[in-house]
Amino acid sequence: MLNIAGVHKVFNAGTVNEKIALNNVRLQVKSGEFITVIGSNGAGKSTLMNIISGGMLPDTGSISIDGKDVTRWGEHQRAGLIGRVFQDPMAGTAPNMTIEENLAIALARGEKRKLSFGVNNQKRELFREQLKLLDQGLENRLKTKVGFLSGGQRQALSLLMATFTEPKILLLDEHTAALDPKRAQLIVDLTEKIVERHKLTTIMVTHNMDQALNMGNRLLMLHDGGIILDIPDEKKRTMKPQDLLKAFETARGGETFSEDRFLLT
Ligand SMILES: Nc1ncnc2c1ncn2[C@@H]1O[C@H](COP(=O)(O)OP(=O)(O)OP(=O)(O)O)[C@@H](O)[C@H]1O
Repeated sequence: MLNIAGVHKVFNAGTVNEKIALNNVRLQVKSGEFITVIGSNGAGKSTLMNIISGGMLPDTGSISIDGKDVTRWGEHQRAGLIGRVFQDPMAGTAPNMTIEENLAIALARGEKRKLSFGVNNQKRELFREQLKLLDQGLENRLKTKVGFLSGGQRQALSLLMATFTEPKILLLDEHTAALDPKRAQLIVDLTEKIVERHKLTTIMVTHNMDQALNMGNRLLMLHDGGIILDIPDEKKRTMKPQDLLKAFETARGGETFSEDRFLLT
């Protein structure tokens, strides 16, 4: 359903700061797959997410979704196809607007004629019903400004907003990294519930090896702009973080994965 074919992205081409962020990346994602993505700093994870979302265009290569070539579509054109949650809980929601106003915007996303930002009782009922799934009591706080919510509550709301219209692809960009362990776990549980409920095709970047191994049904490791490991569900289930580090070393011909953020998780 998602096909990334030979995608190449270079920053500062032709200068001393030239950096190949994605090097001829090929990836086919089947409908309903839930892929976790790990990789060292600067491996190209965010660039890959940006290229899928349309926030960045590749230099060469193509992206297609359900057989439709979207390579040159901008982010707003892909908005109806893609939902995204960022690391920063502030990024996915509008703090000065109420919960119901935020949800109304999410509901209208991807519509060609965005005339339906208003909130009526019918929508309120839908919002309450959806918010109940988050188990945060937000269904009773529709008129609360989002800026007053905790980071975890905002991330839960972002997740709901990103999946409200059942996007073709859900992108999760280290969406639990800024939360304390308890709130992070809440978002992990919620993510699994929402993805399972809508059978969403999902790509989740994480720095947490346990999350990468325990969530989803396929694991990719990026390094130096390329996919160096593509681990299927059956194998992933048997692996521990140490096995993943070993697999990295083998793929890199003995190079060790020496990143503190990983070793601490
Ligand atoms: N706008 C940009 N201009 C120049 N270089 C960039 C730009 N964006 C990314 N890069 C470089 O491209 C490479 C890949 O960056 P990217 O942000 O995709 O890595 P990442 O895997 O997400 O890393 P991290 O885990 O540290 O967020 C890095 O070397 C980065 O410095």
